Amino acid sequence: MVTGGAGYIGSHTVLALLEQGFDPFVVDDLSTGSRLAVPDQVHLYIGDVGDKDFVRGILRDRRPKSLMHFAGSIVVEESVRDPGKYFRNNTASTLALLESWIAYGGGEFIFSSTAAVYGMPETLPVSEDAPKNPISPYGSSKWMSEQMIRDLAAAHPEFRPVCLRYFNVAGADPAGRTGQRGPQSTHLIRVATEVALGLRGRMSVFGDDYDTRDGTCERDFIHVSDLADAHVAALQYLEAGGTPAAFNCGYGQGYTVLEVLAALEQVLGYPVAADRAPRRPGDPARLIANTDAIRRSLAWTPRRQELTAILESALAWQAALNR
Ligand SMILES: NC(=O)c1ccc[n+]([C@@H]2O[C@H](COP(=O)([O-])OP(=O)(O)OC[C@H]3O[C@@H](n4cnc5c(N)ncnc54)[C@H](O)[C@@H]3O)[C@@H](O)[C@H]2O)c1
Ligand SMILES: O=c1ccn([C@@H]2O[C@H](COP(=O)(O)OP(=O)(O)O[C@H]3O[C@H](CO)[C@@H](O)[C@H](O)[C@H]3O)[C@@H](O)[C@H]2O)c(=O)[nH]1
Repeated sequence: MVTGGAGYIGSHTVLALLEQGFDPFVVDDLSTGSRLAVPDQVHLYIGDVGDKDFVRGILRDRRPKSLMHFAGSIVVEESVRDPGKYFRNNTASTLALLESWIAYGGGEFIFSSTAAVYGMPETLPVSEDAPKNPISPYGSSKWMSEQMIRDLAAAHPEFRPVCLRYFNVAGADPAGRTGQRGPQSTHLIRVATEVALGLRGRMSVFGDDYDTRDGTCERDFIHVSDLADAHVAALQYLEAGGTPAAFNCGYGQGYTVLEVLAALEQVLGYPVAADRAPRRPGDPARLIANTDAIRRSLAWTPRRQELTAILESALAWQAALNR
């Protein structure tokens, strides 16, 4: 069972599950996702994961062996303006889903968490046991969910969770079957590809006075298809008897905003219109994953680590979406 499987990361993971011989179905309320992102052979149940009657009915009918929980709200800035939405749709909905899952006797559970649980990390690359000091309601809503998951796992031994903390997810399925669809994206690579393709006028580089190589923020970008493979690897880890755990999902390598734009210009062969702008509130200067744990514990081999591969797939998807 894949909640949020009609969204960006969930739809890539459904493809990875199909490729590995699993038989997924999707539960999604289509609030930001699209039915077009769900392959024809995969059943889509439309509804809210926080609705216990709805979820229990699906569990009774489908008897899933494992659950991947992607459904949630994801815009950091919106969470600052409307925290209640994030505690409701991320934390409270996750609790309702967990209670339904545990009452059903469910075992393997994989949760979409985020590097935002660390806030402004003091030590880089940041490892899983670093202090959790989220600085946005979005990050808090996910850290609260992780704490519920941890405590429920201690009380219910059959419930075996893995929390995956994603760093900066980017790119699209290299075969062009799915990608990011939302119209109002604020993510750097999505915005830059829209400018590159003439879908937006200009873009801003938020802050050039950080303590980094070139003054702009540095991030650890992970190709969404590698992230999808990490979910399959986490499922296989649990199927092999793996114990509850949290893993950072990144490559352990950072690129600054200006390095990303330079690489994009190299791929395009023409410049991307970007203006210097003040810092965006809440942005940590550097966010890089320590990836020792995921590389040690999961059978996961990233295959698309080149920034160029991420940018080319993002450009191809964006161009196809607007054709
Ligand atoms: N995109 C990123 O950079 C990023 C980074 C870290 C973590 N995450 C997490 O990964 C998960 C997936 O994110 P995404 O980028 O694919 O976002 P997305 O908006 O594309 O996907 C979320 C999906 O969940 C569905 N949904 C939302 N609330 C629901 C509800 N109550 N019931 C049923 N369905 C619901 C939406 O319709 C959508 O299809 C989220 O939990 C997000 O917090 C994303
Ligand atoms: O038009 C833009 C958009 C972004 N940036 C900068 O690019 C960097 C990356 O920003 P963005 O792509 O918005 O990602 P983050 O703010 O790093 O957050 C993403 O990555 C986090 C984990 O690292 C996740 O928790 C969040 O959900 C996800 O949005 C930041 O320094 C931004 O200031 C710009 O300069 N101009």
